[in-house]
Amino acid sequence: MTRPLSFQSTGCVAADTVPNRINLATTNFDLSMVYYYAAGSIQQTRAFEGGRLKVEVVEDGIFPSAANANTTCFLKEAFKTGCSRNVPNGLIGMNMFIVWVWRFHNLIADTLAKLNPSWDDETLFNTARDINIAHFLQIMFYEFYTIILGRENMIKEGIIGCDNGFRDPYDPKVLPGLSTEFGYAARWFHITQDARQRMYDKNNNFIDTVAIINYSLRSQNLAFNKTMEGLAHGIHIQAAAAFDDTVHPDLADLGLGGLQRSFDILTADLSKGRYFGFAPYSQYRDFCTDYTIKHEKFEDLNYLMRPSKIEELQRVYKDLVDVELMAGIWSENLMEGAWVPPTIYCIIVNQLKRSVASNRHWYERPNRPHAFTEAQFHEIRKASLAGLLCAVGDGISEIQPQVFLRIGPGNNKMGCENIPRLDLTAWKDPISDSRY
Ligand code: HEM
Repeated sequence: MTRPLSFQSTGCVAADTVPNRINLATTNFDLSMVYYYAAGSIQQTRAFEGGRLKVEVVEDGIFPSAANANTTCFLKEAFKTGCSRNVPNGLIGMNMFIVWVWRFHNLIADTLAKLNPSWDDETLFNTARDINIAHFLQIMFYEFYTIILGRENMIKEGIIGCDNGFRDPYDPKVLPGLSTEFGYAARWFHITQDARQRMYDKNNNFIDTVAIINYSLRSQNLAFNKTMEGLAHGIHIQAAAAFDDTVHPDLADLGLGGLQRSFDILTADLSKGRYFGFAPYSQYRDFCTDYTIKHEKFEDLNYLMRPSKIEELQRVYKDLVDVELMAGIWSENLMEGAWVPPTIYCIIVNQLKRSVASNRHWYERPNRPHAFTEAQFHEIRKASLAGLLCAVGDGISEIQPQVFLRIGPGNNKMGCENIPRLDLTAWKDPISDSRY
């Protein structure tokens, strides 16, 4: 079993206390996998020219530069070279997203440089970064999470606004922080992962089906043989696996294809809960119902799961108080109006509310330092994954407007010229023109 870095493992706190995790990503959702988290580290990935990030061109594709040991390890095989600096090298989906966001930064910086010739590298870099982060947050909160958690639910919880205007959710009394449960609970999505990924060329011709686990921790593979293009087309055509209680055998038997003889990710998902010392599942249920429902006996779960699931839990655990968090979540029905079980909903919502309220620089605030103007904010609201893929995706010239949903009536593919995109002229500085 892998062991996450904790205050105990680094010797800061006595080893016999409950592991308290150290999270290397920043507390806010600020693309720290691109802009990095440690003070000064971003300098190694900046080109210091035109506000750009360093890139490398491989077979006509643009990728985060691996020019030397001080940049990224993106095009270096982490396991063979031991390169572990600035590693945007994890699961395939994350690796691809990082490439797109990296490219998008440079696209924004180049456009801003044309609009504002007198802006220096520093201004271009910071403005491009601010736009890129806001664009990402708009996709994450208004496009992705609205599907997962339900748009109405998110409005009700105060996580998103109900119109396109500015809003100010900042509350200085809310402390920033990521709950260990938030990082943990997202493991539930392992059951939604189809481990066979189809690849298509840019004309939608089927190329191949690949075992997706073979691409984990191997970001360099994306750069060759048009892999990125094949996958970019595959992922917006192919559906996720069913959101049920089964998992693809590759995840349960192989885990990290080829890097270990075998690995059962789902067992790790369960046992990490023990390692972190999480409270019993029933206590999370008490918390999630605002202590209005008591969960003391197995029958108290009747409103959450099918009788057969309760029986399964009873076969393994003597008392309800013994049931572990992930085992309980796996057994729950999906919540009405959302695509997650109620306890996952509760943990994610709890985190998102905190993240939004504790962030003084939250992109929707009209009064944050260096806030967007109304015209600029209007452009940010146009952000979508479809727009991002049309801008920087590999060989993508047509796509469905809602990429997180399957192609079908109301969401058919259309030319990229019909997908709304950010118009960066809203960032044209009236005092910066080509005469200076
Ligand atoms: C083929 C696809 C995937 C593979 C091969 C994979 C593999 C893994 C592995 C090996 C771990 C570490 C397990 C451990 O040592 O305890 C892990 C953790 C995790 N995975 Fe996945 N995963 C996949 C898809 C996903 C998806 C789709 C999501 C969510 C959308 C996800 C979310 C997580 C989370 C949140 C963790 C815990 C991370 C942490 O504690 O730092 N994974 N995954």
